[in-house]
Amino acid sequence: MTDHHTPDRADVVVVGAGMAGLTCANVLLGRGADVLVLEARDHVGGRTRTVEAGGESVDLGGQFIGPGQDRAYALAAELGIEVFATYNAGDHLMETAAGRVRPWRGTVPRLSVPETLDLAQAMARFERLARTIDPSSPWTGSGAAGLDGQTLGGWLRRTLWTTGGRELFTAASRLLWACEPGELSLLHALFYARAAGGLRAVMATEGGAQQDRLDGGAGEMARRLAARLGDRVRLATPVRAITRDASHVVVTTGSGRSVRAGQVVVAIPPTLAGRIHYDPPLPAARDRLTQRLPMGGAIKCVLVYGGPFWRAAGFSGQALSLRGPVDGVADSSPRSGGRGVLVAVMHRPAPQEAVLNQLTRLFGAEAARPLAAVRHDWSADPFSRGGYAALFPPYTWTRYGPAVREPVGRIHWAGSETATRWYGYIDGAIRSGEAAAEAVL
Ligand SMILES: Cc1cc2nc3c(=O)[nH]c(=O)nc-3n(C[C@H](O)[C@H](O)[C@H](O)COP(=O)(O)OP(=O)(O)OC[C@H]3O[C@@H](n4cnc5c(N)ncnc54)[C@H](O)[C@@H]3O)c2cc1C
Repeated sequence: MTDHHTPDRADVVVVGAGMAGLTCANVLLGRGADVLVLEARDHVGGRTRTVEAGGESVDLGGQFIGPGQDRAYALAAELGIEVFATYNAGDHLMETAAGRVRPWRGTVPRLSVPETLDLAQAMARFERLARTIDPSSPWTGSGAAGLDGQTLGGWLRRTLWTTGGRELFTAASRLLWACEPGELSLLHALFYARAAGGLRAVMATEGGAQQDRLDGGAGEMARRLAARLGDRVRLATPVRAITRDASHVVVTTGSGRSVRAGQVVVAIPPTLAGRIHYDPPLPAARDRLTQRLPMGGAIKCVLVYGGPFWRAAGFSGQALSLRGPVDGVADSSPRSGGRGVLVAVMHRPAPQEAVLNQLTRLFGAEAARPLAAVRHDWSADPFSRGGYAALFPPYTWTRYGPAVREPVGRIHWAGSETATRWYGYIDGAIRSGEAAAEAVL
């Protein structure tokens, strides 16, 4: 249902029908609250988005879940969505900066002995530092200021002494955060890994964050959650302004309609939350925080083929590239077999021809001829403005960290960026929605 029918009162208004907002609204509904979800787009799911291409359901946004993401698995089970393993057999491929393609297996590509040792010592140091971070308050801790005053890129330059080791860590960083490592605070990178249980947990397929997929696509979770809420979800209803006083909030939509509520949960990326007009204005710390949180630059290209031809050639479909433009590739074929689907991710725009050329370098000539191709540049999407998630540059966690979750009067913040476990993931979004509902009740 759209803005036209929006009621003018609710106990709680939830801004945004992504996984965080929908989870929050469902918990509130279950506890008897009169809840209303206002969603800017004409569909639910936010950064999870399943569309049809070449006769298959394909994910343009979040899609993988893995061990430790207990809330995502629990929600999938509750909603009757089956989980299946990401295809992980055969050789993965690594493309060097010079364009040479090498096979590898496991979590980390094979390098020369000095490069392998170098990478191992850097990863061990990273993991050690990450263990010093408290994911519920990364700004605390004696070393936090020093870690937050440098970029991940600077740390990589100082910590790795081989070109190969440094290039590989850099390529993995681009794939993990959809940005250059120089754009990120080291503290943020450490926090991110810590909130997920470690660097290996975020990098790995088997035993890591890419282990499993959701049958029918990740968008199915949002669709089923929204179905439970019925007409309590209003689509095509962007929130433009939030006014508050001691007893209530008034949430105003793009068409000028107003909803009066006891509380509001803003479940959208922080940079977009900063574009809403607040009266009275938000505290300085909250505004300075939202001024500083750009989103990653994720662009996803999904290629649908007659079948997963790479499997027969002994390849897993997974690739990491030091050359680009595609940073990483994964097999995203449907559980049912039949079609083969590759998903390619990059952090900077590149023409489709360059993407197909790269896939051809990796997997051979058949890769140049998909039956269907779709791509989504999340930065060009006005209701995400990037992905996978917000990136904390230096001096942001330690100066403004508490403002990421601290409510402002009757305004509460939710969304994957407020999660203390699995920040930036579907699971983190679900956890944040649950936490916001508890705070409101
Ligand atoms: C390309 C890509 C790949 C990813 N891969 C994975 C993965 O494999 N596994 C994983 O766990 N995570 C992945 N993620 C991250 C994951 O998808 C997100 O962390 C999660 O979906 C965020 O959910 P959310 O509810 O916090 O925010 P969002 O999904 O961003 O939801 C916010 C909602 O608010 C709406 N909105 C925005 N502004 C307004 C407004 N003013 N008024 C009303 N509504 C508004 C938006 O339209 C949106 O629906 C990926 C993300 C991307 C982009």
